[in-house]
Amino acid sequence: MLFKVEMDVKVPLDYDVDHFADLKRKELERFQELQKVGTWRHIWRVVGLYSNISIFDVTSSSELHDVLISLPLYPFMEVRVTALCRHPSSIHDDDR
Ligand SMILES: O=C(O)CC1=CCC(=O)O1
Repeated sequence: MLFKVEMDVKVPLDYDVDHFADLKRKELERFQELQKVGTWRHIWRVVGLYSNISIFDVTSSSELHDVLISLPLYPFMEVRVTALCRHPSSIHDDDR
């Protein structure tokens, strides 16, 4: 199952810089793991914002929920999820 996930990262201005750098390093590690196994299929930066638009490939909405709340930066994110399904005109086999 494919989902579009929009993530806005919102960091309080007075948050400890070193602690946040550590969370970003952990987020990168988790992101790379999920990308390697194909769960986090695509990511784009939203120009001018600390936001991304991503495509996740998971077996269920529960799996997506568990993945999202496991992200180190999750406590600082506003997340919007959109379920996707194959377009009947698509020529691609892997977009379902
Ligand atoms: O930078 C972001 O948008 C948050 C994030 C997602 C994966 C990652 O490494 O950082």
